[in-house]
Amino acid sequence: MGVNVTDSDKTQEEEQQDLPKVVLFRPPPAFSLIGEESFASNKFHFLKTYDSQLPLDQFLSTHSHSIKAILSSGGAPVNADILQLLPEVGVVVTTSAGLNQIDIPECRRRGIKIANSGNVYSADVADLAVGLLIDVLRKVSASDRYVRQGLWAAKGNYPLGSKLSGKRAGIVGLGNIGYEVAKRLEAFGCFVSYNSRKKKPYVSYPFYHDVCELAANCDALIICCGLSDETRHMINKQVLSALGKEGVIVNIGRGAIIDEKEMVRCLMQGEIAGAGLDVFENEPNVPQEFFAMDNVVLSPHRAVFTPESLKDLSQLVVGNLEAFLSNKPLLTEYVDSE
Ligand SMILES: O=CC(=O)O
Repeated sequence: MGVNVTDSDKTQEEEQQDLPKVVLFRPPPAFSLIGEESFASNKFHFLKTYDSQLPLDQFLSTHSHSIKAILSSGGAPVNADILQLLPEVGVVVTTSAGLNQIDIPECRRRGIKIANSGNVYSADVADLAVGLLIDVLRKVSASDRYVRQGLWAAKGNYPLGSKLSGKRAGIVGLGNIGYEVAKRLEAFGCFVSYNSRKKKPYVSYPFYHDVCELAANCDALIICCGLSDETRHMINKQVLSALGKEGVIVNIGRGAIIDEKEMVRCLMQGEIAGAGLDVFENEPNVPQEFFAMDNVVLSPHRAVFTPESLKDLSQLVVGNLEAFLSNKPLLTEYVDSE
């Protein structure tokens, strides 16, 4: 007489074996920041390539028929080489705001959907962009250092900063984040204009098709776009010189959107007035020249992270994966940006 194994007889491990697999190539920063358990579900099981001794291609080939989805985070590329080893994958869900690690055309070609982080980070990133701008203009961090070093008493007043209200703010990339930055700066009394791949029908801010022209017509350039072949080093010598001696740049997008060497040179030679930077070309390495510059405010790529936004992220990631696995529409399907 055969023995019937019912679901209740199965161990937790056996149950997990039966679940569709979601592969990860590196732990998303959110796992250590709010705990991996926040991303758990009884509808799927994570397979971590970084926990295996096997070479990546061997690991992926071994599990290729059970891997239905990829959970991607910044850094580890999801490219054609990886995707061709995973024929059953139908969705890439990302924990990052940026999508530059994903080969989007290859996903399109293979009919693989992409779920992005939607709006979960937009308010936090926009807040930090405005914070960096205020800090650079009003010298908040530099004045703090001055006071702590006892220089106020020893040397007298610190040089004046400049006013935010009334400034012309140029937003590069009017996606979710750029739009939140624009709304905030408008509320601070700034005159907002923008550059984007396409003019946005839902805003009345002046649109500049040419980023150089935008730079020439603003006091602060705020980089909010994603990194792509099109935007890599888009902020080059010409754009920085159009921004000019009184101009300030803020970058919360990706480091490589700005030609960093050129920006360092412009700052050293006083060709632009200051910078507020959350992202860098070669993170976590930051050009040493910045350390001595009081007109530069540095942040260690933290714009997206607050416990609140990470909690929203975990719900969104689980929601997207569960939706995909139940043939329901994704919560935040990426269609096109900016
Ligand atoms: O920069 C951070 C992100 O893209 O999530």
